[in-house]
Amino acid sequence: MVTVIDHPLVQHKLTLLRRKETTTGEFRRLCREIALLLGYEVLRDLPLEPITIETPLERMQAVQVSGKKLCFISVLRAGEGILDGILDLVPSARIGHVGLYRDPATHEPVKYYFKVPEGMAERLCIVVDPMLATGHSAAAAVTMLKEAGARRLKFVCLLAAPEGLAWFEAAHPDVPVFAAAVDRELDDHAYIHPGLGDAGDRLFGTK
Ligand SMILES: O=P(O)(O)OC[C@H]1O[C@H](OP(=O)(O)OP(=O)(O)O)[C@H](O)[C@@H]1O
Ligand SMILES: O=c1cc[nH]c(=O)[nH]1
Ligand SMILES: [Mg+2]
Repeated sequence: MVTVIDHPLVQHKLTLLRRKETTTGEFRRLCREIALLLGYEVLRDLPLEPITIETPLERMQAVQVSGKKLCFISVLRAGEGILDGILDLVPSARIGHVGLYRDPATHEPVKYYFKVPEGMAERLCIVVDPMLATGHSAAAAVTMLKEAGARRLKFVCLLAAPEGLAWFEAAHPDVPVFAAAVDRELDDHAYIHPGLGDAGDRLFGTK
């Protein structure tokens, strides 16, 4: 199931992000800002528990987020562009990394790194990667996380392609996807159109 976050600020910033004139510095800043806005919606249903506190004036029953700390998972490299923004919301969250790159010929993900915190079964895992194209990287990352014990996961991206969403949902029907937009289609190189180009290269200035 995909939820498109159609907040006007998300959509305005996404337009700026897509433009080919947008510089590396601006691209990075916009990713961070959009990630914060997406994160706000994605974490809307975090459970709360009561806590008694004292204000300077009196004792009161307040609330706090309950349960073990959240875990954010960045799918390297481009996930790093989203991680910063969502961390602004929950600075104490635990962080895991899944290193994947797409083989240019087959478009299949190749794994090169995996490191996640302890206690994955008790944590809500928010997996972040700006692009869900064929959906194979997202599905592979979630498979690895489930093998590491994760039970409750959400996937957050900026752009998704319809083909990739179908693939991901078939592989992981229990994992909801949140996106800023669902674009038209993939091209022969499995790039999203109209898209924003190569997210990793635009974030890091590698092309
Ligand atoms: O849905 P898919 O077809 O699998 O494609 C999406 C993947 O491609 C991009 O990463 P890339 O392989 O370019 O690596 P990078 O983040 O290191 O640039 C993107 O960040 C996703 O991880
Ligand atoms: O359009 C795409 C597809 C995969 N990865 C990207 O960075 N962009
Ligand atoms: Mg890339």
